[in-house]
Amino acid sequence: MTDRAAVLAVLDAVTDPRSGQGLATAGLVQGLVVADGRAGFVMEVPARETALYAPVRDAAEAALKAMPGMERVSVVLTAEAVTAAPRRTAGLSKAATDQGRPKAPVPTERPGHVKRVLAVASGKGGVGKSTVSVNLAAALAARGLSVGVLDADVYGPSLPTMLGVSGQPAYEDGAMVPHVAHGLKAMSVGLLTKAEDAMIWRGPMASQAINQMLTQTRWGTAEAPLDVLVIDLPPGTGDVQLTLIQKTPLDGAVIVSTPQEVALADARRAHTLFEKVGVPTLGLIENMSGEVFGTGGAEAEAARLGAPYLGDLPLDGALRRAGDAGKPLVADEPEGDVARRFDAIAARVAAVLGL
Ligand SMILES: Nc1ncnc2c1ncn2[C@@H]1O[C@H](COP(=O)(O)OP(=O)(O)OP(=O)(O)O)[C@@H](O)[C@H]1O
Repeated sequence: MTDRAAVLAVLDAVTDPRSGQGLATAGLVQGLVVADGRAGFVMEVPARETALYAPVRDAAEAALKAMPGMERVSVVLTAEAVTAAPRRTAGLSKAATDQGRPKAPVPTERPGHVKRVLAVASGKGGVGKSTVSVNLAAALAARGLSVGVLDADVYGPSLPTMLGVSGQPAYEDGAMVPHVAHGLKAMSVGLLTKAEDAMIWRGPMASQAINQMLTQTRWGTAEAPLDVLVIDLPPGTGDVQLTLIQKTPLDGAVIVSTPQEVALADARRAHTLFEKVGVPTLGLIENMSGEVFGTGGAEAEAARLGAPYLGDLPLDGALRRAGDAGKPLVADEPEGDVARRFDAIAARVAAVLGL
């Protein structure tokens, strides 16, 4: 068993290079989660000091991993936005400050040099949201647009696998430099921490990490802005998703569903969530359409919701294998049936977004 006090003591034995104090005493342990052999926290430092603190993060992780019974450890180093509120608020109890910074709202900032931000959502997990995100991104790129993909699925980041990218992004002048794969700029919470560790994050930490990836990544430059950033949202319609879409400046959303009624009911909830925050649903996509799960459910649902229907994608082994192999099928077989379907969806999305 690992308890909180023991974890804080271990972290206090790691020195903050700026203040010379232990990390906990220096206030660098935020949003600490300790549960059943797992521990994680966020270490937020000024953007220009992320390089200085990278070894400190590694030392904190190593120290936690060395604790008896500790199985999973995640220390996320995030760069403090220049405009962010002061890190600690005087007068709050230790217990309250330990909850991290969620009480100070994460600023809604548009990412720099990004023309449009598109969310890909699903009410339900496992319906193919990530598959649609990367292939839709690839289809938009094939139309000559510059495209980025942000994997915000903190509960199961799959972008590194689906695009075949790995390794922490480089930092340059306080910004993260996205990996480029298959012509797409890519950033994933899975590149910043181990995929399984993100599972222990609570909503506010997830929001904060996503905001960071959104605004602190060099998606585009003044000379070469990014046309569209595709965000793969975490599945579901709970508080985490609501917070995220409230705090992310979205120009529109597409909702992925399978044809079954259970998935459609969740797609409906996702649509309602976007309506609530004033983000237009650009349309529903039916994935895994065909003999096994049936067909036409999403189109009928779109009609009921008064939302556009963008098209269907078949249940297709090649689509799955390509994803597992780190190559979006659209990029791998640009002349195939699946690529044609994605191209039709991309054309509609681009038109609605004015791209
Ligand atoms: N049309 C399809 N045909 C065959 N397999 C598919 C199709 N769409 C997705 N898959 C496969 O289904 C699995 C789940 O897909 P994916 O990871 O894209 O879903 P998701 O909705 O993002 O899941 P999660 O909610 O867990 O993040 C993957 O193995 C993927 O390759």
